[in-house]
Amino acid sequence: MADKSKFIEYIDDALEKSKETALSHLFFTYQGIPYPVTMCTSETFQALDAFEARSDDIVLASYPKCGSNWILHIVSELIFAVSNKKYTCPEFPVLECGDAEKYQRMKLFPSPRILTTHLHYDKLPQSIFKNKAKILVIFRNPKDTAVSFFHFHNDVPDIPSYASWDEFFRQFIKGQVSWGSYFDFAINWNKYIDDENVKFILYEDLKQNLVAEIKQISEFLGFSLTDKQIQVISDQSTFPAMRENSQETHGAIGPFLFRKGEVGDWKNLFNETQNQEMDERFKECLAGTSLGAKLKYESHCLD
Ligand SMILES: Nc1ncnc2c1ncn2[C@@H]1O[C@H](COP(=O)(O)OS(=O)(=O)O)[C@@H](OP(=O)(O)O)[C@H]1O
Repeated sequence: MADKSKFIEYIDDALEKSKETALSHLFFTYQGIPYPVTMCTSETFQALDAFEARSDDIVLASYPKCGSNWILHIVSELIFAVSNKKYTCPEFPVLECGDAEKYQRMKLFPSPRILTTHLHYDKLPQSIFKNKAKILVIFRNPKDTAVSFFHFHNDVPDIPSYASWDEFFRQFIKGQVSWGSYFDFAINWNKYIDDENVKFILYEDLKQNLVAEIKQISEFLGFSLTDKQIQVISDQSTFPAMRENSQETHGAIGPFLFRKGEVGDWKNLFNETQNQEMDERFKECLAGTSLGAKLKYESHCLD
């Protein structure tokens, strides 16, 4: 993770606020999307509109729990490999989280800046597109995403828990969870899958062939690395390696954030009705789309 102390400081603060926040008071809606009051404010969203992106910013866009901390680590290591300078970001890395003054402070940060975000495409500041920043979009199959999201809520002691998996599943399907609907997020981003400055990455592909995927990310970002350098980054980016360092990199939340790191964990929670409901929703929203094909739903989400 970029700047450890800032990340840990911010998370500790959010957890402290979470302790006093019941689930029924966790969300506020901004422009139709629910966000956690412990991490987002409408003042920050308003300030974000005027955020000035740079052409060499690297945007990491993902729905929650699709692997943003994984990609952030990989891209930080790629920058280190090409520049010999450790990538540091003296702010919490999620663009839309933090105080409204953070964008003023970010003007002083050296390039390249990594901007992680869970925002839907149409909620991003326009300067990202105008200035042609490169965007990596990370996706994960919806069943494992939902399961990871549920565990995060219910395993981290200070984060409001759901009464049950069934209750969380109902809210997830309705899009009544932090950052809104997975499917709306996916439908929106799918429209831009072929854009020149956009590259989609799949969690499951990273799991299957980390070296090849890191190589592709590196090429997309215009970096030139040797096979040995790519191999070193891959070795440092495996789930066991990242989980082992998670307390140091992410503080108390580390072991919850790096929970299991597997494809197919949904099989432990989904019942038959939930499987049917998710399969139906996938069909309605993504079947026949480029992203739908890329997600390999049949391989990853059907028994
Ligand atoms: N290196 C590596 N390999 C495999 N899987 C990994 C890795 N790093 C993070 N993860 C898994 O990604 C899930 C967390 O996603 P995010 O980082 O996007 O979470 S968050 O939205 O920022 O809170 C979470 O998934 P689950 O384990 O299924 O809960 C993490 O374990």
